[in-house]
Amino acid sequence: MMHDEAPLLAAVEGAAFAYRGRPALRGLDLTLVRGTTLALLGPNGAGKTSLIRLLAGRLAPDAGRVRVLGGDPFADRATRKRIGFVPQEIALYPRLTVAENLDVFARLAGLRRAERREAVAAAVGRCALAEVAARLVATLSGGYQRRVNIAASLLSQPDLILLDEPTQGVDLDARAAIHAVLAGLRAGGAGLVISTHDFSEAERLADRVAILADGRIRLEGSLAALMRPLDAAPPEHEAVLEGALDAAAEAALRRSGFSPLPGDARFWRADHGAAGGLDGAALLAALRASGVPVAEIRVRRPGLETLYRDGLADRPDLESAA
Ligand SMILES: Nc1ncnc2c1ncn2[C@@H]1O[C@H](COP(=O)(O)OP(=O)(O)OP(=O)(O)O)[C@@H](O)[C@H]1O
Repeated sequence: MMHDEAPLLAAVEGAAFAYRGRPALRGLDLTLVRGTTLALLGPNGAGKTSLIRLLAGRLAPDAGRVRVLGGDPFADRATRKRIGFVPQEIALYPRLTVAENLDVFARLAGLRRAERREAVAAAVGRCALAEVAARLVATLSGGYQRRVNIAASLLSQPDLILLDEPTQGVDLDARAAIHAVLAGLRAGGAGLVISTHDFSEAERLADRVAILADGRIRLEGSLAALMRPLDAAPPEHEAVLEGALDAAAEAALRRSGFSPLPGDARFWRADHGAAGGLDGAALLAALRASGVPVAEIRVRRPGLETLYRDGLADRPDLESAA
């Protein structure tokens, strides 16, 4: 392989994968340039974890190919060493301290004693774990455990770090702390792939975004380019319903420019601009007067979530997966 297409960090070409005949990835193309962060979004079962496992070399594609820094992560140990993989579930030894855990992972990464000490100290520093380094993992909050899980992936100083839902189930403070760690890793020059269900997380961290559904990439691009058309768009109105709609109420909602969001019957969103000229309180009053059981009108800046909803809305067959 040509290493000297230098900035290319990872390439996925026509990758397909099925679990015992059930397709999870249906022919995916993706490239990642060094030093950039890619967010993977998509409903449950879209294939995010499977794609991350392919990039990590934990799975081999049934068709197509995966390259990281020119090597095959499934076949080459040396390539795998350049990849940090942070699984969705916490994979640590609860009865060992943070430092002991990291030492175990450094051993597994093949580091010698002197290198291990340095690598553990560096990982502790990058994940801001110094104050808990001597604590048993079992005694730490979920947010700290997630940071240790990340630190465990850093011991061989990977160029590519793959994180499967790194903030799942943590509170807002812990999420912010994890975001700071990830921003630091990016600033240090690593490429990051982060799967998430959290749109604001993707907007905050990512340079590029790929939206997956049903084993395919539905939308991919730089965050700036994807968001640009939304800059000029007026705020959106989202109606939150508190009861069932009869035909007359549904007609009134649609007349006001609202259409249903996929996946949850309580949420309706006004098409871009359609309700932008009205203020939320007036809209709420008007809808209620027409018999719509609306609890709340939210005014939102359109963002990635809008693109995501729009991207899936034209494929009702995908909504059941949302
Ligand atoms: N180990 C497995 N054995 C069999 N089928 C699997 C396995 N892992 C995933 N699948 C199936 O493959 C498809 C893709 O799953 P995957 O976990 O990659 O999606 P995901 O986007 O990561 O979902 P989530 O957001 O729920 O984590 C789904 O249909 C899932 O049920």
